Amino acid sequence: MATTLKIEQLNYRKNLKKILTDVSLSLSGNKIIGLLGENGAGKTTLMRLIAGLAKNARGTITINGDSNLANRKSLISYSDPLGGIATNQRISDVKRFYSKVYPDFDEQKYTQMATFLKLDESQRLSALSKGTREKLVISLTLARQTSIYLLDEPFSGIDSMSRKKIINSIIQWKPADSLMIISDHYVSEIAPILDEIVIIKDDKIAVHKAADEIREESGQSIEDYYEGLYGEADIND
Ligand SMILES: Nc1ncnc2c1ncn2[C@@H]1O[C@H](COP(=O)(O)OP(=O)(O)OP(=O)(O)O)[C@@H](O)[C@H]1O
Repeated sequence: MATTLKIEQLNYRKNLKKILTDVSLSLSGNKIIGLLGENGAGKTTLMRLIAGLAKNARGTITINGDSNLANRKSLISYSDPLGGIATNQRISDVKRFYSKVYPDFDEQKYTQMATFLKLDESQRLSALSKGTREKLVISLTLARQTSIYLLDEPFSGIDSMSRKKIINSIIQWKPADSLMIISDHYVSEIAPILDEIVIIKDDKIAVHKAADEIREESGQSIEDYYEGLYGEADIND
């Protein structure tokens, strides 16, 4: 069954500052959604709220009509930056940990991705470059078999050649019927694999449209449309 993620009237503040206001969004699976917005727009916050990692928001988040937090968490694989894992652990230890903690972790799939991305199992986390660490996070996140994948700026430290390889492979790594949300600043590079675009601006959802609809209606690339949306505001401010 295709997954439906529904967010209704979500409001979130941090230290009295409005981060997200009246966010309502309905996303239905087998799709890849691009979550776009400038630095500080609230992309990470929205993903953390969906994943149940950020708390004390007003509003509701349901997956297939269910708002229970534990059920929601079990259906979501979030690209956790591994902050809670000791840096002296080796990649093989982290893989074992994931395998133990997540019953849906597919070791065979992990190994395929890790081999493709040339991860060395014996390396310790402390010795990994930023890009290699991100490759590990992508492999761990996508090796779980869940309904929703949240990839928060997964490619920021990865070299352009590997980035293209990963973006081209994501469609085959993504399980059928799952919903994937990717936030990224490399808009032109990820645009070809995106089905829908969600843009956050001024703490609200400014746009939620099919990528093809944007191209047809505006006659622009996703990147130009996105930059135009932010540019317009600057001119009018
Ligand atoms: N722990 C925190 N305390 C206070 N404000 C915070 C905290 N974390 C985030 N914020 C604020 O929340 C807003 C949204 O931040 P968020 O990280 O969600 O943005 P983002 O769109 O993911 O940005 P980027 O593209 O730079 O990663 C920003 O204004 C940020 O300053």
